[in-house]
Amino acid sequence: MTENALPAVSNPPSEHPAVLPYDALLVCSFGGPNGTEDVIPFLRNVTRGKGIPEERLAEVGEHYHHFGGRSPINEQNLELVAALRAELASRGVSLPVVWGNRNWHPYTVDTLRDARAFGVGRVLTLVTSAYASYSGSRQYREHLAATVAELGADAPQIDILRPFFNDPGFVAANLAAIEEAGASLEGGIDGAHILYVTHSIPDTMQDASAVTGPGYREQHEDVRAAIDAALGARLGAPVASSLAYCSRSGNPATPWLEPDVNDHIEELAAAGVTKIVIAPIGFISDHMEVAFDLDVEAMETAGEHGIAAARAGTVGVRPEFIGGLVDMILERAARERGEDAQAQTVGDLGAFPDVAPAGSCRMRHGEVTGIPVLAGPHD
Ligand SMILES: CC1=C(CCC(=O)O)c2cc3nc(cc4[nH]c(cc5[nH]c(cc1n2)c(C)c5CCC(=O)O)c(CCC(=O)O)c4C)C(CCC(=O)O)=C3C
Ligand SMILES: [Fe+2]
Repeated sequence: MTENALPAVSNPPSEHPAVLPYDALLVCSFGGPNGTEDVIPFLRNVTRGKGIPEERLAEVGEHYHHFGGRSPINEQNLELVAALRAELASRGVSLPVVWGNRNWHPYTVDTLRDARAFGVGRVLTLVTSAYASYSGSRQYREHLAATVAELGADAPQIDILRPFFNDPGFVAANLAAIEEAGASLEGGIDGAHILYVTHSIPDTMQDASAVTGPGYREQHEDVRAAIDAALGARLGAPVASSLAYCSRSGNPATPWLEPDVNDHIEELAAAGVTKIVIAPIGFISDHMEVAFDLDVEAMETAGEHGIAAARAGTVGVRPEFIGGLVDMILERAARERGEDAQAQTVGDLGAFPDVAPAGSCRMRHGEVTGIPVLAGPHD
C-alpha cells in the first residue's frame, strides 16, 4: 500500500500574536494517487455521483499510468507546505502548517484529527484553487463541513481564506513565469501570443459561479488583463492574448467552457500566429492536467501546426506567490482580531469576501442541494 507514503504532518499549535486567533494553517488540496493501485480508487472518489462516463475514467486512468500511477500533486503540496513554513519562519511568525486532501491520503479528516490531538482549536484553511467556482470553492466548503461533522466534538473551528486569483503575489508570480518562458523562445517574448489556459467547467457551473459576484471566466479574464497590462508596459507595445480551456470531461453533449486549448491553437495557427507562450494561470502547480493536457497534448498540437510554443511554469513555490499567501494569512488573522486590515488585490474585481455569500458557487444556478458548507450560509 502506498497510502501512508505521505503522512500528515503536525506541529504544536501556534501562540504567535501575528496569527492569533489561529492555531494552525491547513493546506486543503485535491489529492492524487501515489501508485498504480491507487489510481482507480482515487478516480472513484473524485467522480462519485458526477455522471462521468466509464470511458472518460479509463482515459484519465491512462494519463496517470503514463506517469507510473503517480500524480505529481502530492510532492508539489509537500513543497508548498515547506515553502509556507519557511516564509512564515523568515518573518518570525510561528504557525504550524498541516496538509489534508479531499480525494486521497492524507485525507483532511485524518490531518485535523491529528492536529486536534496536538491542541489545535482554530484553523485557517488555504484551499489550493485560486479561482471561485463549485469545483474550486463550494465543493471544498462542503468537504470541510462533512469533515467537521465526521469529527464531531473533536472538530476544530475552521475558517477559509478567500479565493486568491487576484492576489498581487499570485499575479506577479504568473507574470514572472510568463516572462521566463517567453525569454526561452527564439527572438524572446516579442511578438508572442500569450495563451492563458485554465480548467474547463460545465457552462452550468460557470453560470452558477457568476450569481453573487464575478464568475469563474471573469476572474480569469481579470488576471489576463492585469498580466497583459504589465507585460505590455514592459514591452512598450500591446500584448496579443486569449484565454482557452483544457481538461473537459463529462458527457460530450454537455456544454463546457470553450475554446478547448487544442482547437484554439489550430485557430491561432490559421490566423498566422507563429509563437505562443502557454500560461496555465488556472493551476497552481504542474499537476496532471498541466503535465498531460498541456505538456503532452497542447505542445504536440502546437508542433503539428508549426507554432513555436513555450509553457510557462505554474506559480508553484515562487517567492512572489508564497509571500502573497503569507500576507493574506496575516491580513485575515488581523481582521479576525478586529483590526482594520485591508485586502490587497490587483485587477478590477476587488477582494472576494472572507465568508461566501448565500447561493454562491453552486453546481447549478438555483439548485439547492441542502449539502452543508463551511464559511458561508448553507444555501
Ligand atoms: C475547476 C477545476 C479545478 C481547479 C483547479 C485547481 O484546483 O487546481 C480542478 C482541479 C483538479 N482536478 C483534478 C483531477 C480530476 N478532476 C476531474 C474532474 C473534474 N474537474 C473539474 C474542474 C476542476 N478540477 C470538473 C468540473 C470535473 C468534472 C467532475 C466534477 O464536477 O468534479 C477528474 C475526473 C476525471 C475527469 O473527468 O477528468 C479528475 C481525476 C486534480 C488532480 C490532478 C492530479 O492528480 O495531478 C486537480 C488539482
Ligand atoms: Fe478536476
